[in-house]
Amino acid sequence: MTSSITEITGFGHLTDLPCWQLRHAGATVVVSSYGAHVLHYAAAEQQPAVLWLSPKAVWQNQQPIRGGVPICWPWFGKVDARLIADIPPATLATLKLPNHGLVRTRFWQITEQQITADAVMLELSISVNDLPWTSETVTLRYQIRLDHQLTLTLSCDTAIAQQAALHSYFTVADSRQTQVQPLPLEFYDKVSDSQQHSSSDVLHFVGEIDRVYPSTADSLMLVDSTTRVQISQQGHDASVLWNPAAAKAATSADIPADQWSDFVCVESAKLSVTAAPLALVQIIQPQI
Ligand SMILES: O=P(O)(O)OC[C@H]1O[C@H](O)[C@H](O)[C@@H](O)[C@@H]1O
Repeated sequence: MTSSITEITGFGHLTDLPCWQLRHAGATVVVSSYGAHVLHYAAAEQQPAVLWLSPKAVWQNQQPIRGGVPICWPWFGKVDARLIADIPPATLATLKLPNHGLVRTRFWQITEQQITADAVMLELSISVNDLPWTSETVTLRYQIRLDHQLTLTLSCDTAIAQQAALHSYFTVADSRQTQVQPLPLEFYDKVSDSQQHSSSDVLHFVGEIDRVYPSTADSLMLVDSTTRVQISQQGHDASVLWNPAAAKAATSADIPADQWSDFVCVESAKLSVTAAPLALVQIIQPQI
């Protein structure tokens, strides 16, 4: 079984993107040093891509890449008011605080690589010295381990207020026929901006779905007509489930009008803001 870690230039239509390719026992992962963004995962030779990458994804001009596994840190979505409560409004007005934080549009460094008989592992790191609520320089590490599954571990040893999410886009035959389970019955619905209750622990992606489920199980199953993927998680306190459906997708330049149903996002998130180190894990295991 050949295992390798190789520096490559470009992946798919992103021909000038600096990337690393990991191979192990027929499985392949491609990660960009821009955003430490996992772009591709196939679990074996001839197997389809587990992760969806938009054919309209771009990365120039500090654009976040649409698809794969974006890293959201140190906030999720719009910056959480609790994180910036102590910052004077005049200072805030001068800051650029993009959706999903700072690191999905910055370059990361390779800090470790390992090839063993059982797995390959690449670690990327980034140091950030412009967090609005601390003067500390904070280092974030991301380990990508490929064996019979893909294990993504995002960690920060500094005890600061921080949110994070591994915002994975999964390829499906049709999001409208896709379900994820088991999920808590209570959730926050971002579409209607309200708490909601469901009578079922199964989510069907019918219509626009943008939901934050607190305290989700350590293992979720994504099922559609062609795919079964086990998504395990650790260090999370929530999962975010997202598909924009047609109308919302039409407002995104990087989601083709006829491809919004080709993916669903199952995001492992840590959304509390008490000062603490971070260790957030998502394990992706397609059931071949
Ligand atoms: O367009 P982006 O900044 O990548 O965000 C894409 C989506 O991410 C998450 O799933 C959020 O819950 C959604 O509200 C958001 O629309």
